Amino acid sequence: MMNVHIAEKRYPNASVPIIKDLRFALNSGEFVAIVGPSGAGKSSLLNLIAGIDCKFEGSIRDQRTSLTPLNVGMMFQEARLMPWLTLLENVCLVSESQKSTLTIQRAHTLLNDVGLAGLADQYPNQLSGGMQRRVALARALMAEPDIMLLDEPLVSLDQPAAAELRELLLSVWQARQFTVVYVTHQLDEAVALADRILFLSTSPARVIREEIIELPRPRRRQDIDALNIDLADRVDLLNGRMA
Ligand SMILES: Nc1ncnc2c1ncn2[C@@H]1O[C@H](COP(=O)(O)OP(=O)(O)OP(=O)(O)O)[C@@H](O)[C@H]1O
Repeated sequence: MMNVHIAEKRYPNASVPIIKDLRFALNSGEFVAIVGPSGAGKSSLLNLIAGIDCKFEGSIRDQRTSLTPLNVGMMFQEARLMPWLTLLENVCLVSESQKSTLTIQRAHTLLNDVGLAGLADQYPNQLSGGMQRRVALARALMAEPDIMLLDEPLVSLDQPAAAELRELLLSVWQARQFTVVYVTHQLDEAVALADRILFLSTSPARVIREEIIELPRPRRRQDIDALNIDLADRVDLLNGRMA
């Protein structure tokens, strides 16, 4: 379990904090979605959890007894691939021993796992947006993550590509059982995927509501839609407050 408490996050020269008194716990292996208004500070929060940004007041504590640091995988709104590298090289890039046989074998396996077998020697610009995100997923998996931080990974994909990637994310998570923090604007996406949804206020962000999603998996579209409507009635997402 991990306890997140951001007492305050303020960017330099900003007159007001972007996050204030935001708390939640993450259970190991849980899929948690974070839904909140635009500009609330969701990406900033992921950067704090990832340890990319350490400048905040508060604490993010992993309760495991093991002293090994958590492995973190991240996926962003864009695939962020290096266009001059092949898919295989892009996936290997995050490894400390990029050229080792073991790394290369593992990258091939991961490309296979995300449905890109046989495309290892292609370049990113030869692929569709959805396929590029799959490469980004394979790259994130390279770290053998204990926790995966996903920042709107389906945004700007067309509907079929988004649906495919959503299913892939679910199956990868179910097979590997890492903890997921999934940021999205889309409530129905959160309902389709998450065990629990945390709703954020407008900036300074704090958790205004928590909802456990008890729908059995695989989830049926009509159940997702019904719960989505019900939740949307109770939470004013746009303005980050209770409706
Ligand atoms: N490095 C930075 N320095 C200064 N201000 C920043 C920095 N990063 C983000 N901000 C500001 O913090 C605010 C929140 O940004 P953030 O990207 O965390 O929100 P968000 O909820 O993820 O937004 P969106 O939903 O639009 O993706 C924005 O107003 C942004 O300008």
